[in-house]
Amino acid sequence: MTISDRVRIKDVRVLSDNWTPLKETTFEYRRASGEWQTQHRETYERDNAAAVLPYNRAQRSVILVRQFRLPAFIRGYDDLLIEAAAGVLDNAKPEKRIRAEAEEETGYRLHHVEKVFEAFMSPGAITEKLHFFVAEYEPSMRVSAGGGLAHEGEDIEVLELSIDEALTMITDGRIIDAKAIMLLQYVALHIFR
Ligand SMILES: Nc1nc2c(ncn2[C@@H]2O[C@H](COP(=O)(O)OP(=O)(O)O[C@H]3O[C@H](CO)[C@@H](O)[C@H](O)[C@@H]3O)[C@@H](O)[C@H]2O)c(=O)[nH]1
Ligand SMILES: [Mg+2]
Repeated sequence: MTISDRVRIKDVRVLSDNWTPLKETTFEYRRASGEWQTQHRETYERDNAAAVLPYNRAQRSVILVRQFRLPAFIRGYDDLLIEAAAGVLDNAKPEKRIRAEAEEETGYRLHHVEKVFEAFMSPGAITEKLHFFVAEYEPSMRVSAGGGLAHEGEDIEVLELSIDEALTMITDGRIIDAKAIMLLQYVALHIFR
């Protein structure tokens, strides 16, 4: 199955290329009716990334992080955002990168990480595809305080919550990060049944 015969790229214009390119593409798309239609779309071309939810089956607990997110703040969210630990791949293999990112952000050195799915998080605008992992953790795996890289502006708090509390926090709006919600629902369905 391919849709490349329904798409003809006509022009790509770089609107901004500071941290990550923002481009405008002009293309023709062959509609279901067979008619070709010209469209213009902007894409923010972010690298792929990975996210992980460490869980402890016996304790019925999970590890999340909390940090300031400017886009959420601009949109009116006046608090630190509770998220699943995540980071951009920088051309590394997702499994390798997520282990390093988990340790940097949460302080836990995870052993086995299990890939559970991939998802485009904002497919109308952002190219990024996110790789999702879960991993069993033990208290003894904590090798540092975590917190992220201060010189990159990261100032991350580590949260250990019971799965029941975390699920309640989705319902009452205290957890509002898509990747955290997706991974919490995954472990509720498949791990903490
Ligand atoms: N100077 C500068 N630095 C940036 C910018 N954007 C990100 N950074 C730096 O790049 C680092 C990226 O940290 P990661 O942990 O690798 O990524 P992330 O910010 O957690 O992002 C992931 O999760 C986000 C929230 O779901 C996603 O939005 C993002 O695309 C990615 O998946 C940040 O700490 C920050 O230092 C920017 O516009 N300018
Ligand atoms: Mg991160």
